Amino acid sequence: MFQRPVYLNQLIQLQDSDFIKVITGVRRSGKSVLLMLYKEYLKKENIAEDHIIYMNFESFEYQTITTEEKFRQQLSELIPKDGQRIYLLLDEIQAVDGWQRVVNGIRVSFNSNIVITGSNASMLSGELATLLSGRYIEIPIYPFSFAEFLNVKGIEPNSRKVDSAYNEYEKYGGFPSVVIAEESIKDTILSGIFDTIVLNDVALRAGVKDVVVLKSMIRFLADNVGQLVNASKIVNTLKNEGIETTIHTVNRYLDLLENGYLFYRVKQYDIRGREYLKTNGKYFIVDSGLRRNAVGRKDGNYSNRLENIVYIELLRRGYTVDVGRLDSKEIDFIARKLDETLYVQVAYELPNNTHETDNLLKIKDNYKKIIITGRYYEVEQVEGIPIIYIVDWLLEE
Ligand SMILES: Nc1ncnc2c1ncn2[C@@H]1O[C@H](COP(=O)(O)OP(=O)(O)OP(=O)(O)O)[C@@H](O)[C@H]1O
Repeated sequence: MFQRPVYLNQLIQLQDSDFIKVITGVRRSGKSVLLMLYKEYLKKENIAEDHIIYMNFESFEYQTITTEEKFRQQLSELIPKDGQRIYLLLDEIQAVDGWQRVVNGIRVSFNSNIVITGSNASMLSGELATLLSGRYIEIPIYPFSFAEFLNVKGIEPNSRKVDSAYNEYEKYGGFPSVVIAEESIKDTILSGIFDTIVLNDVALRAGVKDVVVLKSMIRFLADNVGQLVNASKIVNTLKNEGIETTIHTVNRYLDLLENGYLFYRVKQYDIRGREYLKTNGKYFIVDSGLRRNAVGRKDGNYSNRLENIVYIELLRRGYTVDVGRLDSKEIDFIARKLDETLYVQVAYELPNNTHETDNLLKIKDNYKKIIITGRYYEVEQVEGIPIIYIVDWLLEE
């Protein structure tokens, strides 16, 4: 297994805090493996084995624990009562009804470090989740970044192979099991991941019997990543394909797709008015391999795909990201983290006119502004704005 220091270090840094750590992310992104890596770390730190309680609710051993009572009983048998800190690692906890009450009870009653995983945001909303509100820290995880991808492939960041590695990353994405697979089976693995999310997580939850609308909607969103989209536009597009649906249904599915961390909705922020616009948002998909899979393996618009990769990488780096508006101009991303703000424009090619720089130069504040390009240019800056080739940007520390 490949170490994922970015995430493992977060777990280690937080391990003395009382907050419950919740590892969230799309299916197959590596949540269970991260939990196992943390368990190995604890063992190396000489934490007594009986004080590390690991339960995977998808495993044969714990599959029958689906109720609060059974879960509580099992835990009371496993927890040593010597007052020493216990490390409770709970994988796919959402399988247990009422788990929030039990986990909160442990948090209150025992000297404990609790780490849980889940692949659906709904586990953190709803009535019971209020028991945990303000008492947990989310550690969002994503498929491999490009830097992780190179590491897994054993490619040095300054080697000649980096550009072709980027092409592969762009095509098949960063799901760990896809990255390590032979090329001939990558598409099959991606289809499997796609079906798990769509059929099990979304369709089953929503009670969708006919998945035609859902699948067509996903195809539309994947084909239009980075474009302004709203529910009525989706309804009309599907209608043109002969598929009838309603705004209500589309909105419900959009929520489910976001809850499953498959798509992210990005709101538009009016920089001058300092407010969010209540208009259309843009959708981005969690992984470029899944995008290609969802649209029937067509390539689609390169600039939008590039924007998608930048967006997910900004999330990975811990930014909150909006699309910016300044009068009639658009700023691709406003990325914020604590007191830092970064304005990002993404362009496949540097145009001869100064369109990309114009938009950024209109923003009259001193925060950092960059242009990320899909092609390599010798120029380092235009009108004081750094021009950074996507591959270099993805590999920045
Ligand atoms: N760090 C890693 N190194 C190598 N392979 C990995 C790593 N993380 C994940 N994988 C591969 O990806 C697969 C999926 O990982 P994992 O089961 O941890 O994902 P998950 O997010 O828990 O998935 P789900 O939500 O569907 O349960 C693993 O079976 C493994 O093959």
